[in-house]
Amino acid sequence: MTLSPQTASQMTRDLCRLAPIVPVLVVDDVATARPLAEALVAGGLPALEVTLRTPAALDAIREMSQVTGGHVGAGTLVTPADVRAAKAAGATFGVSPGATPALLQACADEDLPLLPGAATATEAMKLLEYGFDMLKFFPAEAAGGAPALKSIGGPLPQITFCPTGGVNPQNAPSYLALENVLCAGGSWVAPQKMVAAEDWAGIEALAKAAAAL
Ligand SMILES: O=C(O)C(=O)C[C@H](O)[C@H](O)COP(=O)(O)O
Repeated sequence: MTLSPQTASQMTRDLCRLAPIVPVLVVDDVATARPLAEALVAGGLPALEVTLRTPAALDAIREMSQVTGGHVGAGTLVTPADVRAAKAAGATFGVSPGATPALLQACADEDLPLLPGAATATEAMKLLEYGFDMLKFFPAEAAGGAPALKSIGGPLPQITFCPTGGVNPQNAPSYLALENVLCAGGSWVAPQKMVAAEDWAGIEALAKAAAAL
C-alpha cells in the first residue's frame, strides 16, 4: 500500500482540527497509559502523540488505542523501523521531528499518515515538493517562535502547521492566532509528577483548560 503525501496531510490536518492542543506524551509506566488517555480525551483533547522515547511507548500506544474517542499517534519517528513498530502497535498517525526520504517512504509503505517536522522555509518547501502541506514546526520556540512561523506563512501560505517544542499555555495563543496554525503540540497537559501521582482529575482539568485555548 502507498499512502500519498496529499492524503496523509489531509488526514493529519483533520486530526489537528479536533482540538487546539495535541498532548505530547512521554510514558514511563504502561499502567498509566489508559487512565492518562482517558483523562485527556475526557478533557477535550482527543488527538494524542506518544513519543517513542521510552521502552513503554509502544505498549502505551496499544493501551491508549482502546480508549473510545481517542486518536493515538506515535511521535519521535526517526527511522523506518520506528514507523513499522508504531504501525504494528496501533498508531493511527505519526509525528517526526524532521524528515528524511527513507522515513517518508516507510510511512507511505505502512499507510501511516505522517506529520513531518520542518524548522525552516527550505525544509518546508522540500516537504511541499513531496506533497506534504500539513507540517510540524519544530522546535517551535527555539526556531523563532510565532514570529518566525508567521514570516514563513507570508511566502508559503499553502502550508499549515502544528508548532511543537517549548509551547506552553502562555505562548500558545500567539501561535493559535496565526492563519497557518491549526493546533499546537505540548507536554504541559501531562506533567510527569501528576502522572506518577495518578492525578487524573488534575490532568483532565489541564486538558479542559488547553481545549479552551
Ligand atoms: O519527541 C518528539 O518527537 C517531539 O515531538 C518533541 C516534542 O516536540 C517535545 O517533546 C515537546 O515538548 P515540550 O517542549 O515539552 O512541549
